[in-house]
Amino acid sequence: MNQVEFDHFPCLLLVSHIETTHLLTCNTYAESFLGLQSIDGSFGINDMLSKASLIFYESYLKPILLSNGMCKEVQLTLLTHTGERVPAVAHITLKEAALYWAIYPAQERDKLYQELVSARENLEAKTEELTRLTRLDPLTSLLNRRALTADLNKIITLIKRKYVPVCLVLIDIDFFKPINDNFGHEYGDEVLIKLAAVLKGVVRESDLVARWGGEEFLLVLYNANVDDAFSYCDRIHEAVRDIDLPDNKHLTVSIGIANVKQEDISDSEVISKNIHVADSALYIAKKSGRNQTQLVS
Ligand SMILES: Nc1nc2c(ncn2[C@@H]2O[C@H](COP(=O)(O)OP(=O)(O)OP(=O)(O)O)[C@@H](O)[C@H]2O)c(=O)[nH]1
Repeated sequence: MNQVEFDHFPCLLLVSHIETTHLLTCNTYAESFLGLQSIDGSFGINDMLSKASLIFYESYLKPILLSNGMCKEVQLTLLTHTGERVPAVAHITLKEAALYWAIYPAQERDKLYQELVSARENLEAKTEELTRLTRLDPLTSLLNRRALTADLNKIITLIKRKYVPVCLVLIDIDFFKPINDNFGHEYGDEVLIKLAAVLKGVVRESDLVARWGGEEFLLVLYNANVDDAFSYCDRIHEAVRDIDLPDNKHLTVSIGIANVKQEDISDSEVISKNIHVADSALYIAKKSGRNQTQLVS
């Protein structure tokens, strides 16, 4: 190949001596990339490779070249004449004592790869956030009905293997309609948010708290028997009293408890049956004058 054709290649083409490492010849692309004025034997491949790439070349590439005569798609870091580090892909062949290098700078490919990696990370974070949001009630940020049911199913599966007492606690605000009617729907929303905070504050990490419906909340108390559930509910009644209403009245709630019994766990309807039990207990609490907890066993 004559010199003119050699210079038309849009990549670094160079020949070096395998032992002395000196550059024997190169095309003009390589000359300008490496900032070479002339090839006088003073420039070696160690001048164009980063420290890490040079170690890689000496300890890994050179032995392969000596045994196989060729290395393909080798990732290296080049040093330009301005000291810039440029990722590159090289193909190298050994012929007699000369190494023939074809090197393609790969900045764009690396940039694209980085962009792809960060786009994927972004997408994963957004998917995670979306999954989280689909589980939450937008007003109170508590679990929504569907998420609680899914989580409760997992708890039931768990306690089928090794029984742990679990109580369902259904909470309903007393006279919420007049609160909305007298102080406005937005004020009603504020009350729901305050009650959600109270419920979150009362339970443990291992418990579940959900907005079950409009002004109805459901707690799943894990590893809690009926006595424990009653003392949780006492704390709820007490904390709810601190939520003042504009007419100098205080908020109150009615509560129904259901205790998930060991003998019922294998029933495929165990969740809906116990929610029904908690609902019946709540109904009794409302009928008995509200602002109280009832249990149907
Ligand atoms: N502000 C607000 N109100 C809601 C929301 N969801 C449901 N409600 C209201 O909750 C009220 C529930 O009223 P009722 O079922 O009559 O119950 P109550 O007035 O609390 O009466 P008792 O439960 O018998 O003590 C209705 O006025 C609904 O409009 C909500 O997201 N925000």
